[in-house]
Amino acid sequence: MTFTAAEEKLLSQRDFVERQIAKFHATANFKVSDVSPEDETGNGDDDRDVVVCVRVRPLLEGETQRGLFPAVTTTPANTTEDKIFVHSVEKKVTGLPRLATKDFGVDHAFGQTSLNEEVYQKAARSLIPIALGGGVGSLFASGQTGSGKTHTMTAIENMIARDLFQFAREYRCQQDGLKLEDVSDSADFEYRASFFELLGNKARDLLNYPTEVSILEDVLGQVQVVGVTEEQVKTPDELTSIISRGSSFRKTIGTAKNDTSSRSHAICRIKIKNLRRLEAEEGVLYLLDLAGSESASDSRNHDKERMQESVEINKSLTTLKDCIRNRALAVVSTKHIHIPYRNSKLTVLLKSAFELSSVRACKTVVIATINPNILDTNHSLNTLRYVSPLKVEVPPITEAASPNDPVSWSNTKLQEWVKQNSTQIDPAVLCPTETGKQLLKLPEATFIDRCCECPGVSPVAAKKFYTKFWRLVVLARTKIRQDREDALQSVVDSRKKANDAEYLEFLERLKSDPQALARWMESRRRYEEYEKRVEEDLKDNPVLLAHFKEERKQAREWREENLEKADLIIDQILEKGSGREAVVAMAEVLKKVKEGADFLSE
Ligand SMILES: Nc1ncnc2c1ncn2[C@@H]1O[C@H](COP(=O)(O)OP(=O)(O)OP(=O)(O)O)[C@@H](O)[C@H]1O
Repeated sequence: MTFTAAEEKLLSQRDFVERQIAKFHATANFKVSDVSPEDETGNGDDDRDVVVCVRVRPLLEGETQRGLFPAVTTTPANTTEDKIFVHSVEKKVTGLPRLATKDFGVDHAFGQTSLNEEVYQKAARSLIPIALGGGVGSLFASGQTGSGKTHTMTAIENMIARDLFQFAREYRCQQDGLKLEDVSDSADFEYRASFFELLGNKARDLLNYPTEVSILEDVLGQVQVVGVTEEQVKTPDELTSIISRGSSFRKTIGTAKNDTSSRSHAICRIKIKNLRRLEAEEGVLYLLDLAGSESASDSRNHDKERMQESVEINKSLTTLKDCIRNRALAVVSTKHIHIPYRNSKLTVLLKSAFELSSVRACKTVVIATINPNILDTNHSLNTLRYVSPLKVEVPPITEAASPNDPVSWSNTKLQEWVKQNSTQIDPAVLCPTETGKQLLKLPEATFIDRCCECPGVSPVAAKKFYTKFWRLVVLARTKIRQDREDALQSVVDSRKKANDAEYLEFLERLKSDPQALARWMESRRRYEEYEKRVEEDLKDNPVLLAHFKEERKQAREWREENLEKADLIIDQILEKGSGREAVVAMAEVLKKVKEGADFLSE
């Protein structure tokens, strides 16, 4: 393959680019982490429903021989924030060219020297306990053709096969106090694996090629892959052998049919049934090697059929991105957010990973693979623009801000709820030490087991109680949204007539920054609490109470007008406690306000 004149020119600037990249890294002020890279396990991601990773592959021998060189780098392993940098040469009309660098923040950035084991440990391993516990764990590799999706996915699939059975055995040992050597690989769980590919809207069974299978939603809303082979596996070797059968078959047809592999999504699905607790939901692991994304220029020479396939691939990749991102946003957003999973067969298949009303744990890991060579920087940028919006910051949920969300509950609060909601389930047995968040992480079967240890509790009743507990999370997800909508509406209402820039800027900030909104809601809640407390304290003093009510009216009006400043001085008022002192404090504040004091600078 020959290079164009522009490519030749770029490659001739190798020394300049390499020097500039070295300078960029030498002068960058990366924050160094106290945790050594070896100790970092990726467990910090535990709270996140979506984890975004990038992996830069090394240049291949043939590429180096052709004179290509890398222009994509990552932050060093010991830094607190993981970033990936795409460097390019910016041509100036006059003067010397300069190095332009675009950076993208991700949860884990794996550089050229990262090994498969490290990627697996930090990015993928945490999906195993989720699936064993009855949840949905999904892993996607996405990126340009030839960037290393299959290399990464095949390695991870084999490591999952290696560890899945081990995790299950350890789980059994913990439950029954047994020794690892006394527990077999298939103890307690039944595993069924399928391997199929999705090309356009057509799905074919890779364990029984070329049988076509259909992805359908049944009347109960459950997604079925009708006609697919599901093989029961009892050992790591059996699972590895299915994975290699499916993968090698895909490779064979890929070569025979003009490289189909990069145009189809390969899906390995492992269903996990807990045989001890048939009432518990089946866990699922989806391992997806996605079709390589293609740009319009790549598809210029395609025939009509291939063009249609490219359209379908791009549509399914866009829908997948929208579903992952919207699912993450919907949990923290102020608005109703639609999750368009019906727009493609791929996302219909993965419906259970996107459902907001799901009463089980769901976690999605996306690994974007990057070919670092300088001639592919546009492809790399496209891949990174595709995955970086999936990283949605989720503000911590505090008990004060969402008292009905079990995620924020302490052990005491959790035990109280159990006591109030069941006469038979003993909180000391179900959740002796756990917080709400920890109990939500407990596998469904263990939750049911613990309930059944209490006299008179049947597995069916235990399952009902589990669903009741999880429903609170679903309700809270929707309720938080409702509260946020109300809070924003109150800002809008309070200043409907005003249209000044300060107000609009504040409103925009609340809309775009969930943490600022959470802080503002918290301050509003504390203020309301304060008002109630003062009323309570003054109930025997009608004169002072009347005075307070009048002051309060004015304070509220002022507050509505000065939303942000009000938050700052609320603390000052609250410090005075309640009763007479607080009323005096509030009167003082109002007086100062009327005199035009600027609290922000005080
Ligand atoms: N991290 C890596 N270390 C070493 N070699 C790698 C790495 N990643 C990929 N490769 C090599 O790069 C080549 C292309 O990788 P791979 O086939 O996985 O790409 P792909 O993204 O799956 O491509 P396609 O979309 O065409 O299926 C292979 O020869 C693979 O062995």
